[in-house]
Amino acid sequence: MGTSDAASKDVTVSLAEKKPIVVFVLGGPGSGKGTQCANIVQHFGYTHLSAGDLLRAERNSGSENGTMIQNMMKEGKIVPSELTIKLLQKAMLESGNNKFLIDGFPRNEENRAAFEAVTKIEPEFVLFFNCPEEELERRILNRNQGREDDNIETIRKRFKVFLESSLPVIEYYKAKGKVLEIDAAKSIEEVFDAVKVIFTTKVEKVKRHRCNIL
Ligand SMILES: Nc1ncnc2c1ncn2[C@@H]1O[C@H](COP(=O)(O)OP(=O)(O)O)[C@@H](O)[C@H]1O
Ligand SMILES: Nc1ccn([C@@H]2O[C@H](COP(=O)(O)OP(=O)(O)O)[C@@H](O)[C@H]2O)c(=O)n1
Ligand SMILES: [Mg+2]
Repeated sequence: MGTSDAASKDVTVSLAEKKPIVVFVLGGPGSGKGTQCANIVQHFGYTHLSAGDLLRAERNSGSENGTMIQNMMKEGKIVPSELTIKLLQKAMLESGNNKFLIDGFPRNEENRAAFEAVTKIEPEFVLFFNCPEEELERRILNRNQGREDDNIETIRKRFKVFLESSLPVIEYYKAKGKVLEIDAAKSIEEVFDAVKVIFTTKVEKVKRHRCNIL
């Protein structure tokens, strides 16, 4: 085993020992994942990890993977999970927290299966922000964060990837009874009201279950 294999095994073992609580936050591009995660962090003490933000930071750091990340994002394609999982694991360990909102991941079957196989972490539940495509397009075109993938050509590619690759992941978790779906076409405040109900009921239940109080 090489040094880097040994190091990544150490990360995996340390993380598993922490028994982290993980909530996957999924939904089409522009559905409000980042916006609502910021709200959840304020109210419920989670650490927000956006896979897209971690990949952008890695690209901007001058890493050897920068060009690959840039090219994949421009095409709306999903970066190989090995890199994304490594970034997520590192961020989880460095956070000092053990409650995580993992936003925009898993985005395809490869992401999902690899995360499960590598980390052995099962999400407590999956929050799915459901929103029609016309509204997603409107929001992204008004987002103004200077993202190179927020142009109409890349947006259409990202929608296609969402429908073909990400929705099947949501279906996978639906079949396991893990998906909590929210109508994300409503206002930011209304969506957060629905999110709050979920986090106050579901998360309290998880806590009691973990302490054998149920
Ligand atoms: N419920 C909402 N109604 C209207 N605009 C929203 C809503 N939620 C988020 N937005 C706006 O839409 C854009 C995309 O939101 P964002 O949280 O970045 O979505 P995602 O992370 O899912 O791509 C942002 O400009 C945000 O301010
Ligand atoms: N699990 C992930 C998440 C994002 N990404 C890449 O990062 C891009 C932007 O993801 P994001 O989550 O920041 O995008 P939004 O859904 O927030 O609009 C995606 O279109 C992919 O190219 C990825 O490759 N793998
Ligand atoms: Mg986002």
